[in-house]
Amino acid sequence: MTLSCFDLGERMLSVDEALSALREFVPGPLNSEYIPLSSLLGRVAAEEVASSINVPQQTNAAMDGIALAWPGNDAGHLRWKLVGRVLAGQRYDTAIAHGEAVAITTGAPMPDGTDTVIMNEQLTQYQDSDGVSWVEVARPETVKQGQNVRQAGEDVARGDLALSAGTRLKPQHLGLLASLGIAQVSVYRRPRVTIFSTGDEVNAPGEPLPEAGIYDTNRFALLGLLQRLGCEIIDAGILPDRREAIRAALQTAAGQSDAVVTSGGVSVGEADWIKAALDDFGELGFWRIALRPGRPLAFGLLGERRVPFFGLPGNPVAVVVTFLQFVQPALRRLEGEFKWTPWHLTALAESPLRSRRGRVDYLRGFYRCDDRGQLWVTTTGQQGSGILSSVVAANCLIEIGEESDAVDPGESVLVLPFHDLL
Ligand SMILES: Nc1nc2c(c(=O)[nH]1)N[C@H]1C(S)=C(S)[C@@H](COP(=O)(O)OP(=O)(O)OC[C@H]3O[C@@H](n4cnc5c(N)ncnc54)[C@H](O)[C@@H]3O)O[C@H]1N2
Ligand code: MOO
Repeated sequence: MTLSCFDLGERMLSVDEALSALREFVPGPLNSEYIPLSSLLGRVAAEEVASSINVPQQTNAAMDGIALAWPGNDAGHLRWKLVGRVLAGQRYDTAIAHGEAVAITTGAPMPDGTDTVIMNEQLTQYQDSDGVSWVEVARPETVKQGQNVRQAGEDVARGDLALSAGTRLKPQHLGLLASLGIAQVSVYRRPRVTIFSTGDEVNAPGEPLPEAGIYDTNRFALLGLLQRLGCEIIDAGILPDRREAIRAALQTAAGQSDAVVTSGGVSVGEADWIKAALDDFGELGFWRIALRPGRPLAFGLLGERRVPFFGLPGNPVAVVVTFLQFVQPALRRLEGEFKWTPWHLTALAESPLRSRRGRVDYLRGFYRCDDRGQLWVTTTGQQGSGILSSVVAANCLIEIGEESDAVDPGESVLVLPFHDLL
């Protein structure tokens, strides 16, 4: 079923209703493309990758020392005849007999007939009068058969799944893919997101500030959040509070983007044009959610391509909170990261927390671990939705559910760590 404005109208939604409406409006993902390994960081895999080789390819030495079959010699007579050496990158072709050993370096394949490596620090080497080299083990009682050997395929075996579709690639994934010899992977296309700020009072940083002006905070916070999510960004700047200008900007943005994110102009003030412009060139999905901050969030679909549009409220903290809670999951779906869920912890409140029944409150918090391993959380100063320094001082949001109006010190609360975006 496709939802439309007529289903949700202007009824205030709960946080859960808004999230489930967004799952229908923005199911994702975008199409996919092959990208070389060196440019894959942060991209989301569109295919699963199975290994066509064993990693490591050969059973090999984990230490510099000697390779031999343990014990391989008569008890009490712990010396071995040194018959050759093998370095990493080489292969020792002759099988090693009982009582013989081969000098070996870390990473060199184990010669046939050997199963154990004893490191150089535990060996003494000497030549007898016939010029034959021997090695003796300093503390034979510490040696275990099979020690210091890495088995073929012990990291990734041939046929093993090395990467599943929907995984956002971190440095360790790039290393693992390289170890399999894979040079490119199919990943979902990066969403192209247009952003702009609205408001006659809003001025670009670097310009002089008029007496009743403010600097454009939101566009730069959004830039950072979108960059962290790996989006391509079209920065459309600051628009005046004029319905026609905003309508034209939405129309242009819808033609060249996969999503549009704006801030300001969504409440009920005289100059709040976003919803009106949306009526002209799109369809309102929903408006207003029972949460704080961020209540007037507007969501819609633009033009015939039904491009997702997020009209975030103007207050800077509301921008950050609504981005994290609503824009982020939708964009992650467009990027193909369909297994993503927000990271939740529980912590005990260090101070009383105030909220209101019937809406979800997101307070800016700082959580810490005490010396017994218990998490505690406290708020970071004033909680007004214009106090961006409360976000700077925070390392998490504290979520107080709609069923609760206060949390006493020592009570358990839900904490959403700022993890990878903030
Ligand atoms: N009568 C009502 N008034 C307000 C309501 C309401 O329900 N009824 N809701 C309040 C809430 S909650 C919020 S949040 C704001 C959101 O309003 P808008 O989205 O229309 O935002 P503006 O009015 O344009 O601006 C609000 C505030 O944020 C400042 N702002 C705007 N853009 C930026 C920017 N790019 N960088 C920094 N700061 C920005 C703006 O100057 C205002 O101070 O409405 C409440 N009012
Ligand atoms: O919900 Mo508004 O975001 O607080 O000021």
